[in-house]
Amino acid sequence: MSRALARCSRALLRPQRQSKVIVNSSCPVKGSSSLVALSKVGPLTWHTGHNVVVSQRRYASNVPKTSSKNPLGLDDPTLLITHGVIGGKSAKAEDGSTFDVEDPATGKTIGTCPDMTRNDTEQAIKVAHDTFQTFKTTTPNDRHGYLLKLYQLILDNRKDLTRLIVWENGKSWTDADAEVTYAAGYIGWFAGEALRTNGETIPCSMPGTRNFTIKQPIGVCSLLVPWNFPAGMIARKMGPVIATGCTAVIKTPAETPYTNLALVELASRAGVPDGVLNVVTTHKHIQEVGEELTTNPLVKKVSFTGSTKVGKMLAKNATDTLKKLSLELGGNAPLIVFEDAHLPTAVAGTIASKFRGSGQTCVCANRIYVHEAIYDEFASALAEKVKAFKVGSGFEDGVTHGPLIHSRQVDKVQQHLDDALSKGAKVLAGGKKLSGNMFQPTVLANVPQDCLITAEETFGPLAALIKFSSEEEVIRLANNAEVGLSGYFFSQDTDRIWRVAEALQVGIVGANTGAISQPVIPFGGVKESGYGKEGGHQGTEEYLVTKYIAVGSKQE
Ligand SMILES: NC(=O)c1ccc[n+]([C@@H]2O[C@H](COP(=O)([O-])OP(=O)(O)OC[C@H]3O[C@@H](n4cnc5c(N)ncnc54)[C@H](O)[C@@H]3O)[C@@H](O)[C@H]2O)c1
Ligand SMILES: O=CCCC(=O)O
Repeated sequence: MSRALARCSRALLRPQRQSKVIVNSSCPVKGSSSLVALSKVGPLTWHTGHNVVVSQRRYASNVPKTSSKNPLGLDDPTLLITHGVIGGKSAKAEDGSTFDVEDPATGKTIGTCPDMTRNDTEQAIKVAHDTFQTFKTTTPNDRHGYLLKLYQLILDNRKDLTRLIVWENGKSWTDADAEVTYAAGYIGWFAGEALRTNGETIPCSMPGTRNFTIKQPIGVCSLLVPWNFPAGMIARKMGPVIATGCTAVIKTPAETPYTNLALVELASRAGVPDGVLNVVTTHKHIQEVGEELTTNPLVKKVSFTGSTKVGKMLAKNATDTLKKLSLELGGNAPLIVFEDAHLPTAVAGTIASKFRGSGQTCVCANRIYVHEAIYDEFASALAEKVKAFKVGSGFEDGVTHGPLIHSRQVDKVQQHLDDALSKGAKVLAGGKKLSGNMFQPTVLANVPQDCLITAEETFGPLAALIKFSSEEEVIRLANNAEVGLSGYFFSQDTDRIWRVAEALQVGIVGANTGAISQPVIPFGGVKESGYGKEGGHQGTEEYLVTKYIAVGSKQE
C-alpha cells in the first residue's frame, strides 16, 4: 500500500516522461527490426487517473516463452486460472464439462474453462449472499486498503495481465498494456471512493426532528462483462463492488475468461475475503446463466456491458424483482470534422477513436462526417496514416492492430463494407480480409448517408467518411440514431464547441479529442445505449442505496 502511495505522489511531482526507444541487437522475432518499435501513443497518464507515468518500454520480444507447464508463458504461471471461483474455492461445472478458449490470432485453443450451469450460478449467488452479511460490516478503510493493494498488484503483474489480454482478446501489446493501466486506474479511483460514501444532514421543517441520510451497499451484484476490454470492464464493476461493501457473481465472457480470473485472483491476494467475488465461466449455458443472474431474488443489482439486444433482454428479466440496473450497451458514434477543424488534431483524434482495439469498442467512431470543404484533404491524410498500420498477432513487434475477436465480427465488417461499396463507396486504404480473423484497417470515402454502417455500429476497423455541408444538417444526421453513447467533433470555434457539445444526443462528448475514457468520469449513454454510469463518483452511487433517517426528540 505504501509503495503505491509513494509512487503516486512521486509521479504527481515530476514532469511526464516520454516513451523510450530501446535498441535491441538480438530480436528473436523473425522479420522484426532490431530497433524495437517505439510506442506512438505517448505517456498514458490520461488513462490511469492517478498520474502514474507508465513507461511504454518495449521488450526484446513480447512473444511468450511457453512450455507444457506454463502454456501461456507467464512470469507467474499461477495467474492462469482455468476454473470458476465460488467462495474462494475452485469451481467446476456440475456435469464436469468444459469449453475451449481460443487465441483469435490463430484460432488455436489456449486452454479450457468449466461450462457452468444455472445450478452452479445459483450456488454462487447463495455464497455471495451469505458473504454479504459480513462484508457489508467491514470499514471503508478496510476496503480502501484492499483496493490499494490490488492496484499495486495489478501494476506489479502488468506484463502477465498484458499477456493474458493479448492471448485471449488479440489486441496489440501496446493496446493491451494501456488497458492494464486503464484497469489499474479504476481500482485506484475506487480505492479513494471507498472513503467517500458520505451521507447528508438535511434541515428539518418539523420542530425537534433531525434528518440524515446514510449510504449502504445494495447487496449481491451480477456483473456481466464483455470480451473487448478483458481487464478494463471488470475493473470498473468490481472496483465499486469492493469499495461499497457489496458482493458479486461475475459472468465472464466465453472469449476472454482468463484476464477476469487473474484479476479476481489478485483481489484475493490483496486480502479481499473469499465469497466477495465469485466467478461463473460459461459458454453453452449463457442463456440460462444470464437468466439466473437477472431473476434470482437474492441479486439486487445487475451491471451489463454488451449489445443493446442482450441488454434489453436482461432488463426484461430483471423487471419482476425490480433490480437496479446499469446497462452500458452499443453505440453508433458520430464523429464530425468541421471545416474549421485543426486537421492534424482531427486525423489523430479519428484514429484514436476509430481504431482502438481494431474498432471493437463501444465508443469507437462509427459514422465519420466530414465537411465538404476539407473532405478530400482529410480523407487522404487519414488514409496515409492508416496505410502505415501493421496487422498481426498482438505479440509481434511493430503490430499496431490485432485480429477481430471471432469470425462473426469479421463477417459483420465484410457485410458493412460490401453494402457501402455496392452503394458507391470507394476504398482509400485497406479493404481486405486477411487470414484468420484479421481485417485490414480500412478507410472508405463517398459513403452514402443511408447504408448499414450508418444504421448500426460496425465494431470493426472500418472508417466510413460521409460528406456534409452545414452544421444544422450534420447535427440532424448525428442525432438520427436509436443509440447515444459517445460523439466527437473537431472545430476551433469556441461558440460552436459549446453549441455542438450541447446538441449531440449522447452521454459522452469528445470535442477536439478522440480519447475520452478515464476512470474519473461518468461513463455511460443515453437512448438505447442504456442507463447508469461507470467510473466517477456516479459509478459508486450505482452500488449504494440511500437511506433517510428522521430522528425525533423526547415529547413532553
Ligand atoms: N458495449 C460494448 O462494450 C460491447 C461489447 C461487446 C459487444 N458489443 C456489441 O455487440 C455486438 C455483438 O457482440 P457480442 O455477440 O459479443 O455481444 P453480446 O451482447 O452478445 O455479448 C456481450 C456479453 O454478453 C454476454 N451475453 C450474451 N448473451 C447473453 C445472455 N443471454 N445472458 C447473459 N449474458 C449474455 C456475452 O457472453 C458477452 O459476455 C458487437 O458487434 C457490438 O456491436 C458491445
Ligand atoms: O467498449 C466499451 C468501453 C470502452 C472504454 O471504456 O473506453
